[in-house]
Amino acid sequence: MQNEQQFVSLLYERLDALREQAETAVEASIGQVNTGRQARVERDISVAEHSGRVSALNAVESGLCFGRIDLSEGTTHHIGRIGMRRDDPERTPLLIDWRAPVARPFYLATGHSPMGLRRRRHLATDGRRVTALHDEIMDLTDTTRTGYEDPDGDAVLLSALNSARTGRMSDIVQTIQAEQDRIIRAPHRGVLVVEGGPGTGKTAVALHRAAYLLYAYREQLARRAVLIVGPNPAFLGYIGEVLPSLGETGVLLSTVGELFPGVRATGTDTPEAAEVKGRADMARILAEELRGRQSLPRPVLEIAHAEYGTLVLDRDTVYEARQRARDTGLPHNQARPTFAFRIIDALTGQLADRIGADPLGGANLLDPADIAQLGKEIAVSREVQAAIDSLWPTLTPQQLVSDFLADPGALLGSRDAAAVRRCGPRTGADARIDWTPADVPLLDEAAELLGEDDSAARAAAALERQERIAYAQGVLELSYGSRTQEFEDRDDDESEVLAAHDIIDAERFAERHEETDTRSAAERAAADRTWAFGHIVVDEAQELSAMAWRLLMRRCPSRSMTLVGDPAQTGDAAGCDSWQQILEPYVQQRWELSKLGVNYRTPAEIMEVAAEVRRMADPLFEPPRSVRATGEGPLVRSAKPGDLARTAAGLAVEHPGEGRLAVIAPAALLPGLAAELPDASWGIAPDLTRPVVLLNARQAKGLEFDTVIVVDPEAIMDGSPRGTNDLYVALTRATQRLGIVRDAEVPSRLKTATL
Ligand SMILES: Nc1ncnc2c1ncn2[C@@H]1O[C@H](COP(=O)(O)OP(=O)(O)OP(=O)(O)O)[C@@H](O)[C@H]1O
Repeated sequence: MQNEQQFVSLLYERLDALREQAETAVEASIGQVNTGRQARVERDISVAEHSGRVSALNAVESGLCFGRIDLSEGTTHHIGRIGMRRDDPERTPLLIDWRAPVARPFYLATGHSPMGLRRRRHLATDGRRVTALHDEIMDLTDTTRTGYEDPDGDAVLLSALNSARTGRMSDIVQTIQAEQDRIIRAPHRGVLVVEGGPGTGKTAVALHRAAYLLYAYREQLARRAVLIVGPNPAFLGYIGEVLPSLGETGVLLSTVGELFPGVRATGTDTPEAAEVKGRADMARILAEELRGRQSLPRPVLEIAHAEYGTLVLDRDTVYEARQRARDTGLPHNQARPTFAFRIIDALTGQLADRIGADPLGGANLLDPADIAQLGKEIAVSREVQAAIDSLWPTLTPQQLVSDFLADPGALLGSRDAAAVRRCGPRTGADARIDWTPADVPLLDEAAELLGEDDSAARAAAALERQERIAYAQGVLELSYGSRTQEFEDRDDDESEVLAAHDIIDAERFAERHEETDTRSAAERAAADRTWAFGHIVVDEAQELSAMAWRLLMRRCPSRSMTLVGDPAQTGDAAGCDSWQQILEPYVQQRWELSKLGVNYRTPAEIMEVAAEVRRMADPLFEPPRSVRATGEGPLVRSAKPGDLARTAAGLAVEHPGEGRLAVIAPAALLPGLAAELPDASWGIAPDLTRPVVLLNARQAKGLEFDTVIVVDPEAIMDGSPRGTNDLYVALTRATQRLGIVRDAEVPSRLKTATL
């Protein structure tokens, strides 16, 4: 133990030294007094990089080193959250990053297949102090003993599983199991689906996989960023500390509802509305809505031109212009200039015919220059622009979607239209719209259909770039001029002095002087709807609608994705039942499935009750095998309907236990429960770190607590079309104890949980 303590102390000394270096570098960068724009940008980048390093080093402070492997050939490696080297000329490795190939036997070796190991050691630490060692002998012929042998090899895992919860997920880097390790380190190309029952570590595995990929493919992924998608902000808060504790901070955590920059989806939909909005067919319907906005006059459109009197646009002319614009295949807003050009052309012709007509019946009296001048006047005329706008309006995604939701009757059946119809303001500059998460994929779809008419912006950018190149050309010419003077007495070809003009052309020189964006890739990605992520991890993937998948697939053209979920827990009516159905449109059959089969969270006794619920929907259902049993079955109380909240609150107070407690109840009971348990946290984004939290079953998805009290299971089951799944989720959230408060007046459908 003493030796390990010495070594661990040495590791922390090194960590302190590295941190000090990084802090000094931050200060040095901040202290640089620069006047040039480029120099300032470089300084900001340097500050951001070094500060990132300081936070990464701070984040790995706890449990820096947690393992050691002794190889049969005599070498020993310590395994930790990050890799560190000694400060010697050879830069000798001191601590091996858990993600390095050398560390792999720590997770995979067994007595059966020792992978060259003699011994595996787990180190338990408290702060910087080593508190316990657990050794496993891998080479059964080795008779040396350390006195720290752990006979069953599971002590570290079980102590992690039994520890009190904090309301924040912790990493599992010390105890990753072999089946999980294979998924974490699977190659990053293509779509990998990880399926497993509750508590099988899907979320933990997905997060560790993100950390692994960032380590193994750092170059590619740091530039393109990794996106982790979770079901709601509270869940993202719950998992938010895992990656930093693994030294990874440059990852974007988001719900689908947050992926349309500029829109905050604060509204809520009814389950019916969310289901309709999530259907794949909505893509076609929005395209249809948009085509409806590219209208034809009935039968003619008269334009009252201030100077030239009435101009007339007939249906055929507009039809032809519309066809031309549609034939470009460009998104609506980008095709608009084509449409406008045709209309202006037609009106110019009409006007030229009128004012240039020879009263004697001869050829038109206007020459081409006159006609061009007329065309310009027509193009800038407010009346003409208004007419073009009425026929082919420039639209924002927000306008298109809110107009559709205000009046969906033409494109949806009456029941679906009633579900999604939004009363209240239509679009307009000051219309405040309460967007919902299910609207966001619609907005994204609309943005694709509309495109941005960026022709003006592009022209300005091209002009600016041209100017920069011209400037750079000037600089290079100056440099060339000075060269001839400096080296005129020498044979230039043999000169070894390189001047700017030898190594760079004007265009590249100009690029180097473009303003560099100092934001991290994750920050830039968050602000950019068209960002292509290097890898996307989707948790609770079974909940996403077909429209949400369209959005996510657009964000990941490389299709490098890890999707984790459990179809048996699908709660959302818009959610999908089958991975093939989700993935077929994007990758056909080219995706891989990995399954996790051991439940690390829920004790066997609780899992038995939960499995019974699942079997109501699927009689052949087999739950994941629980790794632990507590000897304690669920505690069941019956109460009159009016007393459910009070009874549940009584049970909660009776069973404060250690760690965290959640009461999971139908939404209608939550206010009553909150009145009984005033210290509990509840609402849209409850604070999960509080000792008692009140949730509905949907909110509980993905979370876990030491003690869970499920109130009125029958009502949860009957509360939605996928209510059985919701109850299954609720029952599988406990790591230690489960209480059930049931309605005494309703016959129980749960045999194992009947008094
Ligand atoms: N190898 C492991 N070592 C220690 N703890 C683990 C391990 N694997 C999983 N766990 C723990 O088990 C619990 C459940 O893990 P996780 O939340 O990732 O499961 P899940 O499959 O996502 O569950 P659900 O589908 O119910 O949301 C977590 O507390 C997690 O830390």
